[in-house]
Amino acid sequence: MTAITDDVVADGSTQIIPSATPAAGLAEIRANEVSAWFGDHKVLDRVSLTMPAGKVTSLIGPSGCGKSTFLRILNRMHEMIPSASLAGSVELDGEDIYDKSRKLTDARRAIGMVFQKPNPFPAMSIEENVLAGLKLTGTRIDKDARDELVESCLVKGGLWNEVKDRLDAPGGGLSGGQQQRLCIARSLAIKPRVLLMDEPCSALDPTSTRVIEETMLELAREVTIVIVTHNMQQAARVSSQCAFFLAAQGTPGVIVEHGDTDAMFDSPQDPRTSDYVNGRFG
Ligand SMILES: Nc1ncnc2c1ncn2[C@@H]1O[C@H](COP(=O)(O)OP(=O)(O)OP(=O)(O)O)[C@@H](O)[C@H]1O
Repeated sequence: MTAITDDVVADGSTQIIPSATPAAGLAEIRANEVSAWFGDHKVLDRVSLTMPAGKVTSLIGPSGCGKSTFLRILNRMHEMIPSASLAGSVELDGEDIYDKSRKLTDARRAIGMVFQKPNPFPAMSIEENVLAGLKLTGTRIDKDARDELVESCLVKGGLWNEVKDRLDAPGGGLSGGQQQRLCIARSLAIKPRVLLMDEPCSALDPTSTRVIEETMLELAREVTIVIVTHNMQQAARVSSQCAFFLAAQGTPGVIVEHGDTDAMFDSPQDPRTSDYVNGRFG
């Protein structure tokens, strides 16, 4: 299959053109001493974590310990909340995404997000949904490349076989699990280097959950994945790396322990990790 690359056209927008070069390489994302506040309320304290390229990293921990806040900091969504502030840095392959010379949209483009509740544009067709991110980023694409992109994203999203004969049907007519896979396909269309997923299966039945998990494992070959999950079995099934967040009563969230998922589950170093992964609290 032909790879797709961006090119800046005369009017300043970008155009997607076929190219012989491979898709963007796998990227590591690293948080350095990240702290976060909502107003005066500090919710994360100097959290550092390296999320390796081409792997799935799970963020686990009880409700309210700052996992979603941390995830939103990784693609500069935290700063959209009026009372929110942060300290520390986030590097994508060594480049600080918060560097003042960098545009917010660059981070969003490189680091996609899939939310807890599937949020396709319900009245748009399946095809239009996949291409929606390109429109928002002012990306032009010719018909052949567009068809190819729609198919490849739906294949990667694990949805192609179910929708290939009805690409014109509204996205809102799909089941919850299919809608979530459509959202994954939509995220992939702008070729992110990292995909953040905030409890992507919590609104889905076990069968749909299993399909999304299989999709994640496939996707990790070409995009670094960071997932927030409350489901320990899911963390064990999909991730090779894991970070356990905890906020003790009245204190901001920290990472208690992180590392290989197998090691975290089989022989945790900290008794709090052991209690959490064995379901003794949270
Ligand atoms: N928009 C916001 N305004 C003010 N406080 C917020 C906001 N979002 C989150 N918080 C607070 O920040 C803290 C961390 O919340 P966050 O949602 O990041 O935790 P979490 O670990 O993802 O929780 P859950 O697992 O329940 O989703 C909590 O105390 C929460 O009340």
